[in-house]
Amino acid sequence: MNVIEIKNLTKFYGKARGIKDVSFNVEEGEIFGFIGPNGAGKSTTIRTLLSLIYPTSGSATIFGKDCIKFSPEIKKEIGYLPSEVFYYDNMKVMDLLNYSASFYKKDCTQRIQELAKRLNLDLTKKIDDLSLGNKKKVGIVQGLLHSPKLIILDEPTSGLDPLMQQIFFDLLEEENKKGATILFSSHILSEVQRLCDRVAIIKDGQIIKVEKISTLQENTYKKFKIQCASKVDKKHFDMVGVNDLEENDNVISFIFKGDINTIMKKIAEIEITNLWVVEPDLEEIFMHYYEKEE
Ligand SMILES: Nc1ncnc2c1ncn2[C@@H]1O[C@H](COP(=O)(O)OP(=O)(O)OP(=O)(O)O)[C@@H](O)[C@H]1O
Repeated sequence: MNVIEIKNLTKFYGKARGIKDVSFNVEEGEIFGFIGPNGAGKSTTIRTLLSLIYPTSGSATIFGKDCIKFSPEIKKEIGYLPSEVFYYDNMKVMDLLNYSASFYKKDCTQRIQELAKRLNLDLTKKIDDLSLGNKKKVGIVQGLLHSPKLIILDEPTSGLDPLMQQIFFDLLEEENKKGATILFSSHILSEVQRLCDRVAIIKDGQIIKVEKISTLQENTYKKFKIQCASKVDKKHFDMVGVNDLEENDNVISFIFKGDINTIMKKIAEIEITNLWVVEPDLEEIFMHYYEKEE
């Protein structure tokens, strides 16, 4: 079952492009990454899903219901962490969280205490006295306190130190194991790689790829570096699938895409002293996609 279905969603801010024809689905129980550079349209998509802004055209459903028409009902089952959090500064953290909890028809007291303890958040402090990172933690507790079925996170890690990020990721994985579906927007590739099952890549307001993280990594090129026993003419590797061929001090390097057996046979024809085969990291894969589409 799809928890989120987005169909040809388009949003123009006056004449300015927000998003164009965005379509993708998020299945129940998955952690879905939404990745793209600044200004690509991640927040616009998310804010439309939450009916904080209205689409110019297209539609989206959450739990099978139109996200604009049924917004109040749907929101009860969603935990949302916006990219920037703003609060009434002179409230105490506990009062703010109790106020947030009052929107849901369940007792969230125990969960608030648990989350605050895990995140090392002082509930007795005034919001005004909190650092940026601690304000972010308040947002996280707000997003998770009602054990939502769908968690939507817009660039959630900014302001969190590495240790806190780890605790936060652990929390998300626990919620996911309990059944929550997660939509996670980010421009940080390593965190998407670490957490997500599938990913939608957005650029200039348009989706350029929806793919499993594992497939993205499998179906791309590999980087070869070969140390040869003696000088080898680099033309030896001038063949289909080989790119960026370079030779330096008996070391030949290139990028290879294609059947791995063909390149292994070619390597076996020469005397080598060492060989490195490196998978590109996600960053390189995404750069490749962005360049290809230009
Ligand atoms: N209120 C607005 N008025 C006019 N243009 C807007 C508005 N909000 C967003 N935009 C434009 O829409 C496009 C998409 O912005 P959006 O904030 O959705 O991107 P994003 O992927 O979330 O980027 P970031 O990571 O920088 O938040 C950008 O070109 C942006 O300038």
